[in-house]
Amino acid sequence: MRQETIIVFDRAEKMYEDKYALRDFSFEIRKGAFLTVVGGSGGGKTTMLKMINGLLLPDSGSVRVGGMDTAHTDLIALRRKIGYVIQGGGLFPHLNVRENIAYVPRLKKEKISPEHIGELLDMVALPADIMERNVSELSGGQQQRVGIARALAARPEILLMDEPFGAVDGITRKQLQDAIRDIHERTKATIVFVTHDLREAVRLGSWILIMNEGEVVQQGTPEDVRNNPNGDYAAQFIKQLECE
Ligand SMILES: Nc1ncnc2c1ncn2[C@@H]1O[C@H](COP(=O)(O)OP(=O)(O)OP(=O)(O)O)[C@@H](O)[C@H]1O
Repeated sequence: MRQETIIVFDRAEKMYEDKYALRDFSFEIRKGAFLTVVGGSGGGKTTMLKMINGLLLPDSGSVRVGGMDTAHTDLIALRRKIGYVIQGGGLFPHLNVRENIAYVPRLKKEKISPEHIGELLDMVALPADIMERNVSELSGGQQQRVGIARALAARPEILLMDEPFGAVDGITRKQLQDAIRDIHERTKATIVFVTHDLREAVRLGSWILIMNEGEVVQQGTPEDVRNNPNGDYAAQFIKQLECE
């Protein structure tokens, strides 16, 4: 049986002034995948990510999420199915941990119990007694964990993560990678994870997409991409792994 596809880019394009941020971009993401997206700076990774939750719409072509074209759908309803985690966590600095996590459920007029918040904190390996702490008192790594817990609070089908671990030290980064891998196993959410770090992409991804200048360079399993780079750009990119 063919696996279900949840996100489809069909010849999607986005231009800024005279430069393509995304060019003739066709790509499918399977439900439940852990997709890692890598590529050099300015390659279109963030643009691609923002098209999934309709923060950006294509100038031409289409993006379909769960069968709905983002250009013709209720974007608020769409975003309720999608968690979004950015570098630093993107938390509200004037709210405490509990209030940050309860923010999205509250928008949906849903109550979230302290027990459920405790469970979410446990998923990101934070103690429940951190709940009443102001987020500005937390370390960068802790803030990032709260950002993930907040994104999970609305039980998203899709989790978008843009360089989520870019600003933390190596040990914390590895712990966060372990946490997100567990979360993927437990929630079965589809994860789209943008990173500069190829090692991180290979470690986490069930499928890797290499992008350059707004286009697909190569896609495949980590082993595939690693063993069979399909051109100079991919080969050069993969070289980063050699200094392991
Ligand atoms: N709001 C904007 N206005 C003008 N140009 C933009 C805008 N957003 C992105 N771009 C351009 O579009 C291209 C793709 O940008 P994008 O942020 O998607 O790349 P990226 O791969 O995520 O890069 P990075 O890894 O540096 O974050 C770049 O050339 C960028 O300068």
